[in-house]
Amino acid sequence: MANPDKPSSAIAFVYRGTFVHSTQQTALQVLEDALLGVDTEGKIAFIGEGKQLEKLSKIFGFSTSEVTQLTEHEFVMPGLVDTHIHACQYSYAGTALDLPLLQWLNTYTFPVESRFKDLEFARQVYTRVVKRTLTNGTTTACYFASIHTDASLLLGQIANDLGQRALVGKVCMDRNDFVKHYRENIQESQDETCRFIEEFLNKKYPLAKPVVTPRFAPSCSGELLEQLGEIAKNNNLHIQSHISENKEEVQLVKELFPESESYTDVYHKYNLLTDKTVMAHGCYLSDKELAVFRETGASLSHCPSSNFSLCSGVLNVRNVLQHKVKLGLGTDVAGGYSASMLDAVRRTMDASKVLTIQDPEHKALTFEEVFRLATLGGSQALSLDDQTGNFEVGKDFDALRVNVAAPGGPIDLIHSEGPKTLLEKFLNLGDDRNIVEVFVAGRRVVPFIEPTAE
Ligand SMILES: O=c1[nH]c(=O)c2nc[nH]c2[nH]1
Ligand SMILES: [Zn+2]
Repeated sequence: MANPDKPSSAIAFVYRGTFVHSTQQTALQVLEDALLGVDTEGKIAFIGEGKQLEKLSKIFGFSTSEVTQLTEHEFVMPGLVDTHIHACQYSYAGTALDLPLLQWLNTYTFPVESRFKDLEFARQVYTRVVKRTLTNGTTTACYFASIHTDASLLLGQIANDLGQRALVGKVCMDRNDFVKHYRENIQESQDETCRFIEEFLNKKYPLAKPVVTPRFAPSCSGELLEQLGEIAKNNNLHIQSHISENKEEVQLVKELFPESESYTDVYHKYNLLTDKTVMAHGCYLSDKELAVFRETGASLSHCPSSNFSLCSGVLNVRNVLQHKVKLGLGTDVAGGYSASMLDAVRRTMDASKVLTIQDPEHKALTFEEVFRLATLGGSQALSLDDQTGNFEVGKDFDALRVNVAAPGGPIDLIHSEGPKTLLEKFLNLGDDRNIVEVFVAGRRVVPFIEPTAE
């Protein structure tokens, strides 16, 4: 796996030990006693076998004494990709889980999101959510902010400053009959989206990008959806929204958009389904709608914690994958109560097992498959898999150094375990205490770069 070509950048650091990651062909590939070198651009320069140390050190010009050796219970894995998280809802995460979606939005979500007009409040919450997700191993996050442009720009700046790879959306919504002070008119929504994109792109952040973000069809007029489709196309941008999360919502979309054949058709008609689109949920999509996702290259973000908490539904991930639709996992804070992608992994396993309980013919997802969805699958869902998602030479080094036996951590290792079992234990039992270091594009971002850890 070593790149035999002459390296173009110097080596910044090299790790030796166990690496686990996914490829298109294999849900879990374990590389024992491997060597992985990262160059000064933050890219993976080589992956080779430990026994090739001398040779690799000559080719890539690093000193063998500078190699960091992982310990027996440690491994390095790709960073976790959260394909759907509402940064402003982090302020009430862990509460307000007693209503179904539409009532939940009107009662809890919109009143809280309206507070993000206050930049100081936004700064506090956004700093905390970026730090919390980073310490829990989220190297890439696809964020919804609120309707407020300046606060949404601030989220991009905070993610950039703390070193997280981020897609950030200023929420667009010109329909809201319940919390009238939390909506825009169509002109504002368009103008502010354009300002958001322009100011965001002018910052030239290396790892943060703006996303066109219609909240969901019920809170947008057809005219606004059409404008947003145009804006995304003209600027070649990512798009994110919600689809088919709950039955009442699906019925509402039928009533609001009677001319459309399906919920998917609403977005498709307004050019909002592209290979840079990620739609959260999709619990009630028909096979015909999944075929449209496949054709357009749009992806789904599976958010099982939120689907359980708001009693929305259970997505059949196996069926989505059989339709060859790209799929990643999302925490969907605060419909999902946990900002940790490890929770999304566990709830994904649970949701799959619920389907098997209901139908023994259903083949439950394996932990290896769910591991792939949380890493490579997420990067594919966000169309970032040319840069991140696994340990291919040339990709950015986005990675977690995991110590399954971290002192004071949540895991008791009774037996001597192989790497596959160590990964399984970490996914099922681990938490941030096991995540010793986090790297994004080769830069160590956890422990935090600046001394302001709260
Ligand atoms: O889980 C969800 N969270 C939200 O904030 C939201 N808005 C529309 N649809 C939504 N679903
Ligand atoms: Zn959501």
